[in-house]
Amino acid sequence: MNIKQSNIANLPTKYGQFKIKAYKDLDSNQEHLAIITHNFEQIDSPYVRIHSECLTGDTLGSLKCDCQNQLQLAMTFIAKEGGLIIYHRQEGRNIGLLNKVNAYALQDKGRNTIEANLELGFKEDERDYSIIEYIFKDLNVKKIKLITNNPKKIEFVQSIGIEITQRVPSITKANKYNEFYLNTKKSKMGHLL
Ligand SMILES: Nc1nc2c(ncn2[C@@H]2O[C@H](COP(=O)(O)OP(=O)(O)OP(=O)(O)O)[C@@H](O)[C@H]2O)c(=O)[nH]1
Ligand SMILES: [Zn+2]
Repeated sequence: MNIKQSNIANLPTKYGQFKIKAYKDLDSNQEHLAIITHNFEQIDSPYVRIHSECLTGDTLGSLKCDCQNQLQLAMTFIAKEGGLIIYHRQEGRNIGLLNKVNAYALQDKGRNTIEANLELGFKEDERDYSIIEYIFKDLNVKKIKLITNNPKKIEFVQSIGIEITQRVPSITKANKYNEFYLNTKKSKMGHLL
């Protein structure tokens, strides 16, 4: 991997105090973030959230998914308990923003989230987690408490030799716009919901 790293800076947020470090993957041109509490190095098995970028949810507050609620929940919890949020910038399960909007247009016509990806010529999930391994090595992470419902994230973390001492669910309240999406994740993508 060909990665450029930033220096570490302070990041005060409305959720609490963090430090932030950026990683630029010079092959894909994707820029990712590690958002770290100040006591991170002292914690034996810190809480970790690998948050997949969702501009429509995280920033615009879209109700079509649970992303903004999950991010806010994780930042609030980790600010208090100590740990790390990796903001993994692979928008739309790594099909990119433009393609995700096209997938949403197909969902307006009745396709589910998987069918829409397939119809556009993508796999149901195109995410690649190799940068996560790089960031864990850089931050000297050996064992974690992972906040996720996604079995693929659990499998990946275990496959790179990181011990998961606890799996913490990331459950938020459903609404009438994301109910179908959450059901598809549960019944067709194996999410632990
Ligand atoms: N292609 C596509 N991507 C989507 C859609 N809805 C959300 N996403 C993207 O999916 C990613 C979030 O995936 P989720 O399945 O919600 O959750 P997860 O990250 O796999 O699992 P958790 O760790 O439990 O949150 C983000 O990158 C979103 O941009 C959709 O309908 N189509
Ligand atoms: Zn989302």
